[in-house]
Amino acid sequence: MSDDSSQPLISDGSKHQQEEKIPLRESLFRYLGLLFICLITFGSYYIYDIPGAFGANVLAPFYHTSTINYGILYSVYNFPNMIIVFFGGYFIDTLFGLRKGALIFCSLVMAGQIIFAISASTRLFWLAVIGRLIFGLGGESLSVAQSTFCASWFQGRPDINLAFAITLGFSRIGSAVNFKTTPAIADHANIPTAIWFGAITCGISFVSCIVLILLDVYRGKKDKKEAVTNDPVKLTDITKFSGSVWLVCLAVVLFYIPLFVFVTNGTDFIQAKWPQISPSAANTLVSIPYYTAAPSPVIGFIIDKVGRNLSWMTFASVLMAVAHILLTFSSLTPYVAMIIMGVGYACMAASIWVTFPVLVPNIRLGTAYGLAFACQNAAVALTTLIVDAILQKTDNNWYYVEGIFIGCALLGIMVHVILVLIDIKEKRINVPSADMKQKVKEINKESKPILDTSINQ
Ligand SMILES: NCCCC[C@H](N)C(=O)NCC(=O)O
Repeated sequence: MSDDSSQPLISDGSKHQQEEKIPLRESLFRYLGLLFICLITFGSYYIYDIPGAFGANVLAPFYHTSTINYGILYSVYNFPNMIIVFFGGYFIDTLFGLRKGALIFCSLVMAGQIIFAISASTRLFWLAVIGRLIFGLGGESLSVAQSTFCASWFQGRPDINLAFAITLGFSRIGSAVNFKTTPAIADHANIPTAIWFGAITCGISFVSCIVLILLDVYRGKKDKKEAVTNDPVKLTDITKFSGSVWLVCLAVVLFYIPLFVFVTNGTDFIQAKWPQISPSAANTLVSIPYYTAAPSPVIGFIIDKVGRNLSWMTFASVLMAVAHILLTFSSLTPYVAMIIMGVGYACMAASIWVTFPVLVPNIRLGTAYGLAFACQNAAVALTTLIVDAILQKTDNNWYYVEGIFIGCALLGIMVHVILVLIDIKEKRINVPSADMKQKVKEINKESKPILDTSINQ
């Protein structure tokens, strides 16, 4: 990617880099692009937890099926994504290119939700499963495309952390809003209408994707300096990823298990431990981390100024461990633990995804994000199964399940400590932001010939 024109640093290789002033028009253009980068996943984040917003006790009888079958609506999303999302990233880097890839994934998300909505209108559960499966074929890969767009548009700029944090904060608003609007629409109208509303949010994302592609064509022309040839990306490239990339993937897994798996099952846990809390308040409680992701841009802005992403990631895993320890062993109101978890999520979301452009060259970004999301989906899917099995076998003894979450969070802290030790030598992801940006430039120079994203679309 040759978007050096947007690089604000004068690269003299020394510590005393100065920041160039970025023209206002240039920034406005980047933030216009960011608005559409945010919007392309709004629909997919909104619809992901539509089954969760109803709950098994409402949706299973609606489809005349059992509450165990209800879980299939999630597993058909996560299980295939152990593999598919990795290939999604790989195809972005090779076959489709970023723009075509984003459009294909966005279409799959919308088609999946339309089929899910038709299934609600006809009350056919097998059709709902097919709809969720098709959504899964595009949903995660679309997030890979979004991260790659964000990295392409903001690479080398001093506000890249902010951009990533805005993207995630915005998407998570979609998740949180769903928990409120879906039951409300179902109450005022009916269940199919609430699911069709999800299809409308996907339509908005689809139109936004088309606008983003047009803007990206313009950006490609604007940023391009010279046509450069690219060495083809091979699947075996992942073997060339450094140890730090694999450790960051492990950190993703260990952080997102106690987040995603807890949020999916947390309502039952809250009600088991605090029976006085109503089902709707328990629903609100578990979605607190998604609400607190909204201010993550503020944290992203601060990280842009101070850098040291790894320290923020470590802090986030500590908060995750503290939150689960409080939920398990204290009788303190669960609001405290859920807010701590939310602050941890906001810090992690604003810091971890930005480390990839420093660790892998642009030509392999899609593959790297695909790898991280594939590991995350595999871990979430497997842990969900394990959690369900433990709860069934132990007659809902949440201590065992919480043991898994606390264990993951503590292991996550250890992984971060190892990363910190490695980074003392490598000085890549725990350094001031100006130094990180310098490293991004270096890694892309080293990996020549460099792919210009504007060519491979
Ligand atoms: N199903 C919701 C989309 C998840 C996308 C991706 N796997 C992810 O985890 N992104 C980061 C995040 O914090 O949502």
